[in-house]
Amino acid sequence: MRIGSPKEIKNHEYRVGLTPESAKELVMQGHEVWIETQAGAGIDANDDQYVAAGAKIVDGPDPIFAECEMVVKVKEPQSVERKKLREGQILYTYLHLAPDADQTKELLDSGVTAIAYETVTGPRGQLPLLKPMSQVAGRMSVQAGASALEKAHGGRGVLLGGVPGVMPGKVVVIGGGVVGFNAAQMAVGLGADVTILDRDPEVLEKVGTHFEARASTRFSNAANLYDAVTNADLVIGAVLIPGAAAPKLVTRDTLRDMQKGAVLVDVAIDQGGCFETSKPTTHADPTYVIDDVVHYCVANMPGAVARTSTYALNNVTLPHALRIARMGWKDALAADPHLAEGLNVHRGEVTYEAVATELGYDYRPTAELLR
Ligand SMILES: NC(=O)C1=CN([C@@H]2O[C@H](COP(=O)(O)OP(=O)(O)OC[C@H]3O[C@@H](n4cnc5c(N)ncnc54)[C@H](O)[C@@H]3O)[C@@H](O)[C@H]2O)C=CC1
Ligand SMILES: CC(=O)C(=O)O
Ligand SMILES: [Mg+2]
Repeated sequence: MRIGSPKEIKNHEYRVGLTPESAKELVMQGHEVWIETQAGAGIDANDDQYVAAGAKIVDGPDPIFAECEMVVKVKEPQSVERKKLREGQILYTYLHLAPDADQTKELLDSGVTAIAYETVTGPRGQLPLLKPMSQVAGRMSVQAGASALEKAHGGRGVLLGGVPGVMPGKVVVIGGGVVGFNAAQMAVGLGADVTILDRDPEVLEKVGTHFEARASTRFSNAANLYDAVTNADLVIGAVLIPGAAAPKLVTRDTLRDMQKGAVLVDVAIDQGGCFETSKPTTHADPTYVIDDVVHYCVANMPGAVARTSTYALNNVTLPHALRIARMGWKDALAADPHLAEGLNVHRGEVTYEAVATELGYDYRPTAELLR
């Protein structure tokens, strides 16, 4: 199969779909790999490294979109990229379609077969292709929040760890999954006063057992959320209902009752965000203020630490890429029901139920396509 990776074009996105090492694995299995010139610049992988791996360097994204059977990316295709996608082509990348009606429509119009990293499952129901980026974003969320809490950045002027004789900052993490767990680890490490809310008793048990007295757990209901959020210095939004738009757990009314200069880091923004007042921001301009509350809502947080993130991502995406390249998408999905969960759009039909429900499309089960 001919597989290509263009240079990512989302704001301050420095990751790349295929590392030189991944390109080499594909080439060693007899595939052709095309890489846009400078695609690896953000991770310090130059064109010569890709050539040494057996890949071909092409000028600009057009040859890749025009001639590759599978396009391997990181972020959802941007508008100019979507216009280049073709019927019969495989797109393998993060998509986050539920909160993105425009992208969904254009993917449907293109006829592409789109496999979303974030809905591929693992044997115990987890999301292994989302996990490494959630680890990164969870850890970053505390750094981002700590910085936003500084007065010069609009925050309350609170040092999360406090100092001897002065109380630490209060960090509230909504959602104790991968993002939430990693955020809590960082916040606990800094010495903050940490509370994690989730509605899944097993998650609360796991998190509680791990952190013991170093963090508190609370069941996520409206009353507990209100109490925790309105007393917090930093709130981290880390909920997920796979493939679906994030539930709006912190309303505009609650926001008004928060402390002046408190900070919200809405990591769940890629699924639309879990605060009513969240809207996506970029690394170039990451924060805005509503009701004296600083909002940080960057939808591609891991792009800022592109080297760590690209290698972590390739570790989990490459095995499926190799299988799709070897078997073709249909046989690869038929052989692996977890990979089949990744199919979101195929030849003009929505094949992921939560996306169809959210955006009002007919749902075409993937199993019907694989018969
Ligand atoms: N902004 C960015 O750059 C990035 C964003 N993300 C996003 O972060 C979000 C979280 O991802 P993961 O931690 O991997 O998901 P996860 O599935 O590991 O954890 C989500 C948790 O939310 C909990 N939850 C669901 N509804 C809840 C509610 N009403 N109240 C409290 N908890 C609730 C679930 O029980 C689960 O424990 C996703 O939207 C993901 O796409 C991930 C990486 C980067
Ligand atoms: C998961 C995601 O949205 C990201 O890594 O950018
Ligand atoms: Mg206020």
